[in-house]
This record gives sequence, structure tokens and C-alpha cells, in this order.
Amino acid sequence: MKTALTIAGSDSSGGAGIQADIKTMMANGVYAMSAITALTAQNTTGVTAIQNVTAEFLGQELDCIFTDIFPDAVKIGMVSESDRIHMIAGKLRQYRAKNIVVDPVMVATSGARLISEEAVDVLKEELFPLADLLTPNIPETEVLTGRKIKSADDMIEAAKQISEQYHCAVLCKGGHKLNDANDLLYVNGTYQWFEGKRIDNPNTHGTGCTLSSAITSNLAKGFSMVESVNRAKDYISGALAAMLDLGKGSGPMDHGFAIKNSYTEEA
Ligand SMILES: Nc1ncnc2c1ncn2[C@@H]1O[C@H](COP(=O)(O)OP(=O)(O)OP(=O)(O)O)[C@@H](O)[C@H]1O
Ligand SMILES: Cc1ncc(CO)c(N)n1
Repeated sequence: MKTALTIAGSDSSGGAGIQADIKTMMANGVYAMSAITALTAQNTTGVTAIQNVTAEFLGQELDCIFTDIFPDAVKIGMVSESDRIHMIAGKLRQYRAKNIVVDPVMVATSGARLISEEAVDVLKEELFPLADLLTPNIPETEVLTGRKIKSADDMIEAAKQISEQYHCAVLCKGGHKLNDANDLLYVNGTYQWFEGKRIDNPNTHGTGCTLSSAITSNLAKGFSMVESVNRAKDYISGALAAMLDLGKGSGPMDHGFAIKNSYTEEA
């Protein structure tokens, strides 16, 4: 069985972060492992508290994982502080981790800030150069490039700029800001649109985490970058189309929509 690791924050409400990542990886057929960077007290309406683990403890989690079950692919989500980012980058280099997907998480769907101002620069300097793929949404793309994204052409220009700067593929996600569900992949000097059908579902908590974890699972299984994104778009469309409706705010998706069997039946 192929294996994948998520390095991210825990979401107590289970729809985003580590929980979304593990559910997604399992649903996509890989063995999931996690190194938790922070605990969030969070639900569908917002984040009320964040408790970071120490950089030292995060390093110990990563040592345990990489010296035992080596991951075929790694996804990095929420990391709030610079010293934790330094630790992750050091360990990824030390263990020569492969198939690295960085989701530059900055703000939750509910509006809460998940990274400190100065940590964004460390993310760019330390982690981006190690990434095979970056998956910014539109606001994150604006922060990373310093330019406003108002059109599809702006997305192409910005993705090209980031890709050339960090020598990696860039998936600029249009979802719930621009272009409906159309995402732009810039890879090896060319671009390709992934045109998803917009699903009329207000429950989009954790869509970014879910997409990046599905891509990571596909890379772990040996699919190309383009095929990995293609399959991940299919998966997230299915999870949104299942129309789960939980919580008082923007609720989570049904990560298990594709694995219904006798064990999942209700009484
Ligand atoms: N209503 C929708 N219908 C279909 N696809 C969607 C919809 N909303 C988002 N997506 C898709 O979900 C994926 C995640 O994109 P999105 O822009 O929501 O990420 P994000 O903003 O990083 O997520 P998060 O809110 O978790 O931080 C993209 O592939 C996007 O196109
Ligand atoms: C822990 C965590 N990571 C990422 C996001 C972004 O959706 C979130 N809301 N919570």
C-alpha cells in the first residue's frame, strides 16, 4: 500500500486540516500518517483558539514517521510560526522527502487568520523551494505575487510568476472567488485549465485541504501531476455533490461518498 503524510493543523470539527486530510487519503486508497503542527478549537462558524505544538515536538513527530514508514508523498497545510516551518524544511531535506505538496494556508473559509505575518516570508524562503506543487487560492496568490487577480489571464500570469520563482508546479484555485470551480495548473512552462462544474453547495469548509490531500494521494500512487490534479478534481466534486449539511456555518463535505458499503449502512 502506498503511504502519504500530512503535516498540518487539527480541526476539532473534523472538516478541514488533519482530519480532512486523513479522511481524503483513506478514501483515495493510501495509508495516511500525520504530524500535527497545531491544535485549533474550531467549528463550521470559526476558530476560537490555536495551540501550536513546539518546534521540537514537531521534529520528533517527523523523525518517528520518516525513520519507520517512509511516506510516498507529503502534504503541508497550516503551519503558523516561523520556527515550525524551519523545522519542517530541515526534516524534509534531511530525509529527502519526495512528492511534496504545499498548500499555503493563510486564512480559514470562516475568515480566521492561520499564519503569522512574518511566517509567510519563511514559508516562501524555506518550504516553497522544496515543493513539487503549490496550491494557493486567489487571495493567497495575491499575497504571494503582490498583484490583484481579477481575471483568468491574471491567474495565468500569477501562476507563471510563482512557478518560475520557486521552480515548481502551481495550481491556482479559482473556487468560490473567481471562475467558479476552474483551477489553473502551471507546470513545466505551460498551463492547463481544470474546468470543474460549479456545485451549488454553501458547505465548503475544508475544500482546500481536501483537494491538496487528494492530489498528494494520487502522487503517492504514482500518477503524473496532471493526472493527479484531474483525479483530485473529480474526487472533490463528488464530495461536494454529496450535499452533506452539518453545522451552523459553512459545513464540511462527505469525504466518504465513494466508499459506501455494508459497514457504512445505518441501522
Ligand atoms: N462550489 C464549488 N463547486 C465545485 N468545486 C468547487 C466549489 N468550491 C470550491 N471548489 C473547488 O474546490 C477546490 C478548493 O478550492 P478553494 O478555492 O475552495 O480552496 P481554498 O480557498 O484553499 O479552500 P479553504 O476554504 O479550505 O481554505 C478547488 O478545486 C475548487 O475549484
Ligand atoms: C486546521 C486548519 N487547517 C486549514 C484550514 C483551512 O481551511 C482550516 N480551517 N483549519
